[in-house]
Amino acid sequence: MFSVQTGTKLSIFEGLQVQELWQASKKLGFPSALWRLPHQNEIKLLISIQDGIRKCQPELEKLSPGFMISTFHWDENQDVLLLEGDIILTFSEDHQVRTVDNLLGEEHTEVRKLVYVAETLTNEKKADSNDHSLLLPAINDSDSRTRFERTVELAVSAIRQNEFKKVVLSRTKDLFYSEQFQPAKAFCKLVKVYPHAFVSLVNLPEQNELWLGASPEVLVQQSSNGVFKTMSLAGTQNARNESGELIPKYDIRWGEKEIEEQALVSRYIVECFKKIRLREYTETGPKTVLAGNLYHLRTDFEVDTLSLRFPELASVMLKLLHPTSAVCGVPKLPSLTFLTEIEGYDRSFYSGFLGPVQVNGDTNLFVNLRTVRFKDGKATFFAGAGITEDSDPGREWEETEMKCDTLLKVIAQAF
Ligand SMILES: C=C(O[C@@H]1C=C(C(=O)O)C=C[C@H]1O)C(=O)O
Repeated sequence: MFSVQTGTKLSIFEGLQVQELWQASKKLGFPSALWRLPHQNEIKLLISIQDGIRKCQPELEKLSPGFMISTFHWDENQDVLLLEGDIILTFSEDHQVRTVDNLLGEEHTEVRKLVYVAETLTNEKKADSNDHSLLLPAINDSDSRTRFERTVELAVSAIRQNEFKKVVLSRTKDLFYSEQFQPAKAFCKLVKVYPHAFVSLVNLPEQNELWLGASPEVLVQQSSNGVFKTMSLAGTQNARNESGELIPKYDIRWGEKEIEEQALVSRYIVECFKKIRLREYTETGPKTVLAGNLYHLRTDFEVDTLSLRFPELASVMLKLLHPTSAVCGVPKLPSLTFLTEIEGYDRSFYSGFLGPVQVNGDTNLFVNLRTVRFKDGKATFFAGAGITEDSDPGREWEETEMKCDTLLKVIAQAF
């Protein structure tokens, strides 16, 4: 690993900034991922130069450093996508390169090309002061509210007939965006506005897609000191009053519907621990937590895998947990069948999982929520809401609108 210091030029990456390196990597067609973990200042950029994206089993503790991403529909024997960490750069808050982990060496042709293109972009930037953070008008979706509310009504009646207890129904919202739109700039804005979120931007050249998100939800975390973490997150309320001011946490009250909805997710996690006869976990919460423009209820779970001698716990739990009842439903199978039939679109990577694996010995996988896909000039926002017996279709629609706003309000100037 190179540590980039000012004064002596130790690395060809020195002086380059996050946005230009991201753009260069995108231009050259390298799969790449940019992320910032919750409550941290560092931004990381991982670039896969050699073999592109690998398909593999998520045996997290056995993998070399990479960035994992999986679709929502995934069963435990299927492969997930792994962007190999040929180059992993760390940037400070002011977007300067701090360290470089480069498995290929600085003489590698593709590495040289990357740096050359990034330098060219840096020089071009000086002449270009336009703000490219805009998104353009919405694609007409006047029917989508009616359609979504109808699916909620169907879910409520299925719940009343005891087909299942809870299902999470989702929808999309499409906007056109202009070619000048710069996703890496939008990423940097999200990083500033949402310090509590996992902010990420992933380039999947084979799919010709970019995914940008600010997720509040950990699926599994395994740190190099052996601590495993997961959480149950559900129940949603607007965090701002009508004048746009933040409502203090202690003024937030939760109704029976939200309390029950979140308790179902906690019970589901405890059931997963029970399946592997794990009793030595700590459970903290539920607490009210802020996630962007929203408040949620959250319970945290922790296990010391070192004292249990259970290094593969994160891999085992990933298979048991996904998809959790925060994005699918209870019981899992009937709710999954229902949402697959009724939603009427493919969730793709939305409500799947993503994050760095074995980077500096830590694995941090998040649920892919509060996310937008950029593809062929169209930005597709995804959002869902937990439906229970007491759901009101209009309120569930409003909830999905607020969830789309988490990203929209920050990255769009006009829509
Ligand atoms: C499904 C989403 O969020 C999930 C559902 C929630 C709910 O139903 O209240 C809250 C947080 C998330 O676990 C989403 O953001 O799209």
